[in-house]
Amino acid sequence: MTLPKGLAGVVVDQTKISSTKNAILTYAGYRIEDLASAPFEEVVYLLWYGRLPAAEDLHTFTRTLVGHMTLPDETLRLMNEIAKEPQHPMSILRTTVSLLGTTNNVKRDDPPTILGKMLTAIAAIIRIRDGKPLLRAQPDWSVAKNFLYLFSGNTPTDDQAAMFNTVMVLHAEHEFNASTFTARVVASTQSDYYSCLTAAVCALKGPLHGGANERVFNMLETIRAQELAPAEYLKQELAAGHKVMGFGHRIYKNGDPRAKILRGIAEKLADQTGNQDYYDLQATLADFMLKNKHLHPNVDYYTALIYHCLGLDKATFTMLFAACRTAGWLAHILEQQREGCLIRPSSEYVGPTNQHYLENRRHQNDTQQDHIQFG
Ligand SMILES: CC(=O)SCCNC(=O)CCNC(=O)[C@H](O)C(C)(C)COP(=O)(O)OP(=O)(O)OC[C@H]1O[C@@H](n2cnc3c(N)ncnc32)[C@H](O)[C@@H]1OP(=O)(O)O
Ligand SMILES: O=C([O-])CC(=O)C(=O)O
Repeated sequence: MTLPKGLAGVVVDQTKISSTKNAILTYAGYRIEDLASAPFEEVVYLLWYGRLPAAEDLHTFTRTLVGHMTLPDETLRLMNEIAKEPQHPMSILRTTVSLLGTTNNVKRDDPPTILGKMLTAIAAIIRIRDGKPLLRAQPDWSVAKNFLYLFSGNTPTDDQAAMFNTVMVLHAEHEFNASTFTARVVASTQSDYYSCLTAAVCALKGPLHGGANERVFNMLETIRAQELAPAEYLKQELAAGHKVMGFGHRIYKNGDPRAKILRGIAEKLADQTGNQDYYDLQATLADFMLKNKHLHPNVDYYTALIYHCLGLDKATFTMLFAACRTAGWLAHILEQQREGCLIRPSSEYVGPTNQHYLENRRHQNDTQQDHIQFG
């Protein structure tokens, strides 16, 4: 029996949350291109409840989410210790999400509370690492504007808040990707929200998934710092059998619809912040990869430059992905809880059969004796 590698193309369950069918990304039936400028809160509501909120409900939901963008003092005290450790921010986040599940009342925290805490915790990790004071969410601002403010310390303009809102919407959800599927497996055992989210963060951290955005920026910095010719660099990487970070996708073989939108944002922000050289380099690399490998940029490619333009250290890029994706992870945990069925697939055993323990053990002992005597 030939099995699909890495479950590629295998439909493991049904979902009403999002679809990538025919390489068209929809959240609850709405195309991502249409949702890109919708408020993040409205998209979260759509993902969790399967419908758009009435204006009144959206207002209340937004105020609720923003109201939860705070952390208990005890959590912050412990986070201060954890975030000072010299380890990767995604490792700090992994420990922090686990901490959120121990210092708070795990059973009482509902999805809006958890999303608010996750955003606040991620902003706090960034600030603590930079040795900067923590800030308070502004009750009248949107979630995107608040989050941007909490980690950057700058009051975003309307234009900046709108661009960042789009980035959050585009990262919010992507059906059965590796981290979401991980969260669903944990949820299927009837474990708690924070355990599901901790596991999801662990899966997102890897360079083949969310961890690619940091590596994309590494590549850009290397090429510029060493004044390498972009085509030569890529030829060498490919000849060495290395994956070029930010390119390729399990589902989208002809381009990731999110990357197209993100490219425009990256270009605009690069222009506003004096990072045109990085944008030009990205465009050159993308042209080469398309012409020579038929590989398109994925969601992590232009995001790397966007986050750099926002003043972030590259090691924190994947945490921003985690912040936005918490919305989708929670939607899937809720759906999995409703489903109520344990995820436990089967495997095909391909190891040796009919082994005889006592005979083999005796044989091993004899061989060992021979070695001792003659070796
Ligand atoms: C949010 C996200 O998770 S988006 C993805 C983020 N990850 C990255 O950017 C890491 C770089 N990309 C990759 O490693 C891959 O494209 C993945 C893991 C995303 C998708 O992998 P798969 O669907 O398994 O594609 P697969 O690995 O089968 O690729 C098909 C062919 O394209 C090649 N290929 C795919 N992506 C790349 C890449 N980025 N660089 C070089 N070659 C690549 C593979 O080597 C393979 O070639 P082969 O047929 O000669 O062996
Ligand atoms: O779907 C995937 O495999 C990865 C991805 O793009 C995402 O999680 O946004």
